[in-house]
Amino acid sequence: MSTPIHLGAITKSFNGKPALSGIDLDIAQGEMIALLGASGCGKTTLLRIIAGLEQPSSGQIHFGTRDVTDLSVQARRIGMVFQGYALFPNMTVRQNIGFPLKIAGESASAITARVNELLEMTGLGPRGDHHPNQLSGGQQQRTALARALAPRPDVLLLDEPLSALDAQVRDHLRDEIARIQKTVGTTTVLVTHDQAEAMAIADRVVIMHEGRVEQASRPEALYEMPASGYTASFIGTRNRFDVSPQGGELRIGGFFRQAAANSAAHQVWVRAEALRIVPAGQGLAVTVEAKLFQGPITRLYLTCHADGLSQTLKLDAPSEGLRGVEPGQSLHVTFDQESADVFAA
Ligand SMILES: Nc1ncnc2c1ncn2[C@@H]1O[C@H](COP(=O)(O)OP(=O)(O)OP(=O)(O)O)[C@@H](O)[C@H]1O
Repeated sequence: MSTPIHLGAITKSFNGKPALSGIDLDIAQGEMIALLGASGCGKTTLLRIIAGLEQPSSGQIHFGTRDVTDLSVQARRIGMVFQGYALFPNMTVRQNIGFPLKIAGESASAITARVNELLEMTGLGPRGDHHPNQLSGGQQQRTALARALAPRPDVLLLDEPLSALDAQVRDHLRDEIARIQKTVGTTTVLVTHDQAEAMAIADRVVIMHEGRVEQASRPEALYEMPASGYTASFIGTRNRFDVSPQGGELRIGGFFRQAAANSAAHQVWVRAEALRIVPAGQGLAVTVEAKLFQGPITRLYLTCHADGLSQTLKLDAPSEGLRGVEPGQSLHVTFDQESADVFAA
């Protein structure tokens, strides 16, 4: 009962100020996408437009062959989960989950069967007769998810569903949501500002920037092949080198690349884990400013004053290999040709 979503040329302005500037996006049946972007980029507005809580200034929304652009929230057959749990405090978990089915006039036996199915799927079985104030945040959010799924919606919309939970619960529920979404197969749009969450849970991540889609890609592709300097700056931890071409060539330490345009300055982006330490005389001379132990990975903050550069670099490497490295030490670092993403500015 899942359906593809088609968004065609969606725009939205508030008081003459554009919040969305032409969003074209197709979401496949059963796909989970994450809308990710900096505060104010328009992700919540887009989600609210898909839900019918907000009308677009122009553009169309289709769920499969249904044009839902002018339909009410109720007529769209969506399920929604918000950051705040929004459960009915005077109802038990069972009653909360069954509520939309009761409103739809389903029989008591059909409601019981569906509620039991969802209690099982969400691991809430033992909590069925509890009230929301007897539940943890994670359990409340599972209940909200079960209630959203109860009427078998065509589309599931999740608005920062994990952001009110603490880290450990969040990671667990994130994996649970991914599992449940794949089980029910409902086409899902998640809004988040947490890139790790987006990458872990979504089939595709849609990077939004100033009311536009900057890039929509599978998480691995987004990480390995950012299509723009903006995506590169947003995903992962990267170092940015601003390099002017000399004789049509870009050079940093041992790195060499033909410039895309002769006159323009270029951005060369290198992930923190792509920088590696090499013997003196190779690569860029740097000084270790700080060392941050993060369990299996350690991050070095390095200052670089070589090759006309003056900047701080971040290097992430397995902690084991950095045991002897201390702040104040001089090192040389380099990166492989293929690990650099180059954009003409
Ligand atoms: N009801 C409204 N009235 C006026 N302006 C609005 C309204 N809703 C959103 N905006 C503006 O539209 C732009 C996009 O907002 P939106 O909430 O969609 O961004 P967002 O990416 O979800 O941000 P955040 O991560 O901070 O929630 C912002 O400039 C915001 O101020």
